[in-house]
Amino acid sequence: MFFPVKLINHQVPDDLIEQLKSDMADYFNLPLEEKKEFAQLPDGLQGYGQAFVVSEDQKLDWADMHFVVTRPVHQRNMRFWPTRPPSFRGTLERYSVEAKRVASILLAVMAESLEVAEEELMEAFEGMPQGIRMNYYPPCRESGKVVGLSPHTDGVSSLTLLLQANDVNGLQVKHEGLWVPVEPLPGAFIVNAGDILEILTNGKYKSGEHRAMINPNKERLSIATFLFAKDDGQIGPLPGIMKGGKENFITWSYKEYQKSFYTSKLDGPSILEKMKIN
Ligand SMILES: O=C(O)CCC(=O)C(=O)O
Ligand SMILES: [Fe+2]
Repeated sequence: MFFPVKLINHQVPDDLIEQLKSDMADYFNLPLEEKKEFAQLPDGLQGYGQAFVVSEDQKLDWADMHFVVTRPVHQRNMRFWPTRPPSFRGTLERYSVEAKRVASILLAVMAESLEVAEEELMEAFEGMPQGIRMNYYPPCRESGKVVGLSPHTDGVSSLTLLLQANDVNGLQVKHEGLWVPVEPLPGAFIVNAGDILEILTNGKYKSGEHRAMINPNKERLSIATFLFAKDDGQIGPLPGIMKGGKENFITWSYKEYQKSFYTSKLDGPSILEKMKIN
């Protein structure tokens, strides 16, 4: 499910957003050799590279990305934090704090609408574990023949705050079997529920399938901030939401879930599907 959230009273400072957009554009415009200093390592997820690479002979998405774990702070690996432009690390740090604050507000509002104690929902996200993925989609004349980011749901994510970082649209969500373009509202995040939220809420929030398309003439930039779940926690319907009703998902450790997610092939049923109780 995608829903635009206007951050009235919860504004992330405009200058920070602008700084992030410009730092990120400067970074992706660096020569390849410079970005390679921050390249993903084999079997690693962080750094500069491509999304969803699971085999050597797959067709790659038409995008570069850079992913860093940002929270909890002690789990950061600064080796993957870009040093150019010089302001980038500081900007990411500030943005990470703001995104955490916004995610906490959203969780509190959700707890209320789900009629579950805020503490119970927040417990699943202790430490507000967070990662930031910056996506860069180069233009492609044959844009109809490539896809920027293949259809997916945000698998290990609970909530994704998506910020389109320039004025080129490309996000589409699957709605009733059709791909529907999403036009971001100025000054608003696009908030996406991920698979983890669907499981925790026993399906009350649905994790929406989405993809990113390519523009024939212009590059596109986006920043996805993922709220993960507590590393040593269990992923399953929250008792406070179930209130004794039928569970639609089995419960699994988040560690095992992550392992399975990152080693499974892109095609085939998702972990979410495998966890469903029919
Ligand atoms: O670029 C976009 O609009 C979508 C990005 C996305 O879905 C992701 O990073 O998971
Ligand atoms: Fe996504």
